[in-house]
Amino acid sequence: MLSATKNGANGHTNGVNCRSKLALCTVDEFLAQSYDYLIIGGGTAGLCVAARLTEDPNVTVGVLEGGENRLDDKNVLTPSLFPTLPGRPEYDWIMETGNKVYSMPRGKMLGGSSGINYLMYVRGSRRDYDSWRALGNEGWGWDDLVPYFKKHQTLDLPTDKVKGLDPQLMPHAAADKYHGTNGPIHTSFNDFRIPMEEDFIKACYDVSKSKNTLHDAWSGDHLGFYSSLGAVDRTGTAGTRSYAATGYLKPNLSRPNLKVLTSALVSKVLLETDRQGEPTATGAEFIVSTRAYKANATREVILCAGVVQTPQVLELSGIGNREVLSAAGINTIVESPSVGANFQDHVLGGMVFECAPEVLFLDALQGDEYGQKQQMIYEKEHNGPFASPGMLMGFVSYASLVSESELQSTIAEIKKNSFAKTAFEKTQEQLIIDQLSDPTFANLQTFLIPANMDMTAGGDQTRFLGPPPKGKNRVAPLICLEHPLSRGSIHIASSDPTKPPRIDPGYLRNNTDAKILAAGLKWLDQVTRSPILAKSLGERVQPAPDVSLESEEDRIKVLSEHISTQYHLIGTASMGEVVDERLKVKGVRGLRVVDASVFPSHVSGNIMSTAYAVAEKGADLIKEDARDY
Ligand SMILES: Cc1cc2nc3c(=O)[nH]c(=O)nc-3n(C[C@H](O)[C@H](O)[C@H](O)COP(=O)(O)OP(=O)(O)OC[C@H]3O[C@@H](n4cnc5c(N)ncnc54)[C@H](O)[C@@H]3O)c2cc1C
Repeated sequence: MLSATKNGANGHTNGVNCRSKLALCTVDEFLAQSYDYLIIGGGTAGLCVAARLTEDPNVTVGVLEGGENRLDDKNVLTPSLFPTLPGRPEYDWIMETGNKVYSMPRGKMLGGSSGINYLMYVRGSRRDYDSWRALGNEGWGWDDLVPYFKKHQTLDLPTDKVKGLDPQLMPHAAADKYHGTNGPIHTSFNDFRIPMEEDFIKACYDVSKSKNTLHDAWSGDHLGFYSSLGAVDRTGTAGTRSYAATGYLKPNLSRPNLKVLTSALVSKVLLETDRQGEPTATGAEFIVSTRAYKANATREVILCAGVVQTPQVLELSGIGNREVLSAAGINTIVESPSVGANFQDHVLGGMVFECAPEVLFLDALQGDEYGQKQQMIYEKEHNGPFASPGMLMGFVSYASLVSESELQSTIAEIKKNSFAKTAFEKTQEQLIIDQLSDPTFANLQTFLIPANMDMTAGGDQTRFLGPPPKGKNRVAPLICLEHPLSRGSIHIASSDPTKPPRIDPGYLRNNTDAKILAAGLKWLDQVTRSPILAKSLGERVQPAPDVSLESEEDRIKVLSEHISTQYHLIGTASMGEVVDERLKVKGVRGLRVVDASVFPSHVSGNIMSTAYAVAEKGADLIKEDARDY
């Protein structure tokens, strides 16, 4: 059923109960040895780095993870149970923004956010990563990253149940060139599809007046509409979520050179001054229950705590903006003004519709008879709706939605109201202008989520992803802004490591972002009115049917009340600003950041695959630099 399995009833154990597995250990076992590398955060990136470094049996790695081990948890493993995870304290740190409240779910377990996410496996456009290089980060363009996209992936080819469907729905024609065959993360196409998906795609192409020319949506070009790959294993433990803990940790639990401690909250990186007078990371301080401990690293400390907590740990350690640190009562050891700045997220807006009664959606899994039947199929055959979370998506360019004069006026507005002050920000802004001008560039992402969403409840994920009223089926067509001009920030407000940092998402702070997203909403409104969808879509529920979407002003007003995070936070320890292109924290020896906080600018689409690619490349950089020790 779509309701969450009760915690504890599913075989979940934390590390302390897992002594039989060598790597998962108690505090005493963790402290009994020293480490070459200490990894803070056993999430998406952290477990990848741990697995790659411990390939060398002579290298020792300790991982400190604030959440628990949920490797056997059915709520995590069953793909379509993803809506039951965000907003619940067993799985989510439940972070919130301060001003207007939006929740900011972050995975709190081994595997981090890859354990609670919607499983969509997407890569950005070639130009997204080439922008990273253009920002001064040599070695981080699309061609540089392709080997790392392939390295983490296993493409499970379509099963018999999927074969025969229109291949243009699943555009993976360049499988040999762009997909991996033996990486730790399995990716596959859904083996169950709702009938409306193909109609939605047709309606999208129809309204866009474009043809489907998609070749392979993971080849650096994903302009168009398709059913995406998901991080669902179809060949190993079939029908289950493939995430950092199953892919990078589970097969390596018996490595004697790896130790993993769960429920360990890192409060700071330990810094000492070396002989040259430079601050050097020597270990980390962490809390288990209420007791504080210290662990040492002889080579490096690698910070992988994610976009919210990586800047928090840096600031708690005295690395950051002097004003922020002093307001929180922290001594500045390394002045690094960009820590916690440059926060970006994909802003998600959209609509919710009732569905025609004969159309079956994820919500129907909650209906007693249908849900029970599907659950039996899932348990027996490991496929069907429970193994097929919504994957229908696509990308449109802004330039294709507006006239040439509107495009020029948008560009003029960006220049006139520019927020960019530093050289880094000015380059970012120019790159966004170039991207907006390109009619083949993916500026806006659309989804058809086959479930109810409360678009007004962005502050409470349990309501945002809550079930529909009894007896109703609902569907949510969404539109997301991919390259925001607005910037937010994440900073500590207290020296207490157990207090969450202050998140200012800055959503739509720059009015031009609202204008671009409103153009996307206009297009989406036209799609939902397409005659092709008339047989599937019932009444619009959000915004209310009588709310006008006619003018740009109307649409911006609706968006101001119906937006949320797309969970794609990036940038709070940006490459080029806080870390260099080898991911080393500037001004500190022996400290790197390897997670989504190093992305210097946003990429189109969902970002888990990019987090894995960054981690794979980060691990190679660490291995290369190990020759110096
Ligand atoms: C609800 C949700 C849905 C999403 N859906 C998708 C999707 O469908 N497709 C997609 O591509 N992307 C999706 N994403 C985004 C993607 O999952 C994340 O961007 C990515 O997993 C981030 O990886 P990371 O390594 O940077 O951080 P994380 O995976 O979050 O890892 C950080 C780890 O550090 C630990 N930690 C934090 N602070 C401390 C501390 N002080 N001490 C010790 N440990 C600490 C955390 O518990 C966590 O395990 C989604 C994200 C969320 C939250």
